[in-house]
Amino acid sequence: MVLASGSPRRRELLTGLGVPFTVQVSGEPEDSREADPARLAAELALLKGRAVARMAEGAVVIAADTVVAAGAELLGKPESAQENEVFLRRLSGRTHEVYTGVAVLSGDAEVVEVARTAVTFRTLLPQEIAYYAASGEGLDKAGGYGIQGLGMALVERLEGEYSNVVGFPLSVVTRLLRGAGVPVWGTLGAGAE
Ligand SMILES: Cc1cn([C@H]2C[C@H](O)[C@@H](COP(=O)(O)OP(=O)(O)OP(=O)(O)O)O2)c(=O)[nH]c1=O
Repeated sequence: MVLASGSPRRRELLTGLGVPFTVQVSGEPEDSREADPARLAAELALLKGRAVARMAEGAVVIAADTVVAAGAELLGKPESAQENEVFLRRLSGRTHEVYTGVAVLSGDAEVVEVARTAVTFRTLLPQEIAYYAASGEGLDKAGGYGIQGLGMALVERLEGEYSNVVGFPLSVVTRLLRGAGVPVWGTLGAGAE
């Protein structure tokens, strides 16, 4: 079993499922012209998975990609504290969507699914925006915040799965891995689906 992701959050969550795995990252940049956020998350997860599956013959490979959409705008990883502030002003007092595509590849079989969570931020004071951006926590994260860290103080409401916002929707991960014959929590979960 191979995790095709350099994300420490994904590593931690997969470890919690009791699945032995190694990490392999292709290093190839993924590229897509897809504008629809759900389809983009699915496509990028599949591209990451395929790149690693080529190097890890025979293994089950899991990959994921998280896309944050504020209306028609896609918010990637901010490149500076200033850009992080722009993102936070865009998210303040509004609801945005987080999509994570999960791809599982096993031999010739490829399955991909997307989870969606709607996240509502409370209205942030300019000082709060400056403080959070200066913390640096949001810099390596899509949307410019980490709900698992200090970023949880920005959030007022969630609709959907929490682990999806962190980048690894565990309900989808569990179902797809079991479908590929990987025992999650020591079981294939017969009769549970
Ligand atoms: C919104 C949000 C995103 N994120 C993270 C999840 C993902 O790691 C990251 C989105 O970037 P991704 O491109 O999905 O993943 P990655 O670059 O971290 O890792 P890899 O491509 O090797 O799989 O943002 C959080 O950790 N918390 C949050 O609240």
